[in-house]
Amino acid sequence: MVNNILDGKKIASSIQSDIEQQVKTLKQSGVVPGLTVIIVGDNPASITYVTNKKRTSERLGMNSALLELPESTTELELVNKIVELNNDPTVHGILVQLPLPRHIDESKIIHAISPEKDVDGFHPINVGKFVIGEESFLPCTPYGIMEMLHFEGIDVAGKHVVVVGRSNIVGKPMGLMMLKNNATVTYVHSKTVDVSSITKQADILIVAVGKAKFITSEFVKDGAIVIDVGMNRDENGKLCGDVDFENVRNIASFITPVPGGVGPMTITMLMKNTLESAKKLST
Ligand SMILES: Nc1nc(=O)c2c([nH]1)NC[C@@H]1CN(c3ccc(C(=O)N[C@@H](CCC(=O)O)C(=O)O)cc3)C=[N+]21
Ligand SMILES: [Mg+2]
Repeated sequence: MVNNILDGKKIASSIQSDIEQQVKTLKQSGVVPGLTVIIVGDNPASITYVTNKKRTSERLGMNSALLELPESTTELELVNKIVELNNDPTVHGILVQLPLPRHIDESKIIHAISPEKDVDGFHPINVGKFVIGEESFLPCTPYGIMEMLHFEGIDVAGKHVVVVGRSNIVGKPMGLMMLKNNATVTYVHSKTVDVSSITKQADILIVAVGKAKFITSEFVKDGAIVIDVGMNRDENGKLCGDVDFENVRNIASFITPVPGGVGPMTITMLMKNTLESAKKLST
């Protein structure tokens, strides 16, 4: 069988080598990119993700801090911590791991992060700049997907891109990034009538719904490119995406695996945003 796997892990590692070099160069001028990740509470999946972010930033030569705050942290305490980091010149990127405990208003927290250090690209200032085409931090998951396609020489201009899911973090910005790159974009979501009739029209299908193996071959056009943003556990507790991989890979021209697809690209774009932030804040 032809190898049609879009190897996010491999592409991520290549981009990371480039970032590592740029970190070295920046350090010669006395600037060490600094990333601080905050996690509130002890959700095991979240702890795995943030530990991974810290490890990666350290491997690339950055300064990295992980603040593990107790579940009982108040909104005010968290805001105060963020203000402290906003004012710390050694910190170029601040990431508050989502989701937050229910007693903390996520929107309030995102607003508190300085837009200049918002390496997630979640602050409304960055979202607004992005929508009108000004330079801003781009949200890491859709950014990573664009970079992965670019790396593989896949041009999205004129392609019909169907995005399944409309979250602020993935689906919504994904469609807008595709639009900016001249794709024709359709969003499919929980109120869409006849989902498969629309997804079947996609040249590029991007799935971010958080439902294990939701997309089977009946949803996919022959030869489509399929990008799976999902991170779920299947009935055996094994990590799986929103796409039924074994089923869909037979008809897709390209498909991302889970793990080893979009996830590593997401982390890599976080590193890229932190590097760019350090360059910008130090000049
Ligand atoms: N403020 C904030 N920013 C985020 O970017 C953010 C967040 N909150 N909350 C949670 C989600 C999830 N997320 C992942 C990133 C990489 C992998 C990743 O690298 N996954 C590996 C596998 C990891 C494993 O084995 O469990 C892979 O797909 O190969 C996973 C999940 C970032 N998120
Ligand atoms: Mg959604």
